[in-house]
Amino acid sequence: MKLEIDNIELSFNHKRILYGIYLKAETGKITGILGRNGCGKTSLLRILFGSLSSKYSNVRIDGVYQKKKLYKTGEVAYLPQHQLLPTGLKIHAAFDYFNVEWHLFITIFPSFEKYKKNRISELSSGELRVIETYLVLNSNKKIILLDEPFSFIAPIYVEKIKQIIQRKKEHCTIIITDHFYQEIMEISDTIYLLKEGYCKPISSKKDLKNEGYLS
Ligand SMILES: Nc1ncnc2c1ncn2[C@@H]1O[C@H](COP(=O)(O)OP(=O)(O)OP(=O)(O)O)[C@@H](O)[C@H]1O
Repeated sequence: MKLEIDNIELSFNHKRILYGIYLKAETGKITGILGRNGCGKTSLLRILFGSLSSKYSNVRIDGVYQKKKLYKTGEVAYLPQHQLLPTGLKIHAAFDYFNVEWHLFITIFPSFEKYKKNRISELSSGELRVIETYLVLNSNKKIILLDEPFSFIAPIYVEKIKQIIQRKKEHCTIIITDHFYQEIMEISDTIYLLKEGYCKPISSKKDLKNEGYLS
C-alpha cells in the first residue's frame, strides 16, 4: 500500500500552519516526521486520520483519492499525542476492546502483569503510554499513525516498542513522529522534517543541522 498526502492548507487564526506538504508512506517502510514544537506534526497526523479538517487536503491510497476520512475506512489506527484510553476503563477491558491478547503483552512486558485488574487511572503516564502504543500497534490495521509514542517511556521500554514497530512494518504502513529524533532516525526508512509549513526529505543528521533542527 502506498499512502500519500499533499495539497494541504491549514491555518489557525489566520496563521498558516501547513501549506507545502507532500508525504509518502508505504507498507514495509517506517516514515518518520521530525520538527520543532508547534510546526504542525500533530495537525498533519490528525488531517491524515480525519479528525481535523483543513481547507484543502488530498489523501491518496495507491494513487486513488480518498473521499472518505481515513478513520471511516476502518483501516487506520491512531495513537494521539494525548491520552487515548478513558481513565475509568479496566486495563483488561482495553485489551478486549482492541482484541489484543493480554498474555502476549505480558511475555514482552512482564512487569505489567500486576496491573491486569487495575484501571487506566492507576497507571503512571509512561505505563499508560506503553499500553496505548502496544494496543495501537497490535490493532490489526493496515495504516498506523503514532504521535509521540516514546513520550514518558523509560529507555528499556522504548527499545521494546521500537522492536515491535520494526516487526509490524512488514504488513503495515507506519507513520511516526516524536521528539526522540535519534530513535526516529534509527527506525525510519524515510524521514521528513516539517518546517515552515513544508515537508523536507532528510537523509542524515547533517541535513537536520543544516535545517536548524539540531545545533
Ligand atoms: N485548535 C487549535 N487552535 C488554534 N491553534 C492551534 C490549534 N491546534 C494547533 N494549533 C497551533 O498550530 C500549530 C501546530 O500545532 P501542532 O500541535 O500540530 O504542532 P506539533 O508540531 O505537533 O507541536 P509539538 O511538537 O509541540 O507537539 C501550533 O502553533 C499550535 O499552537
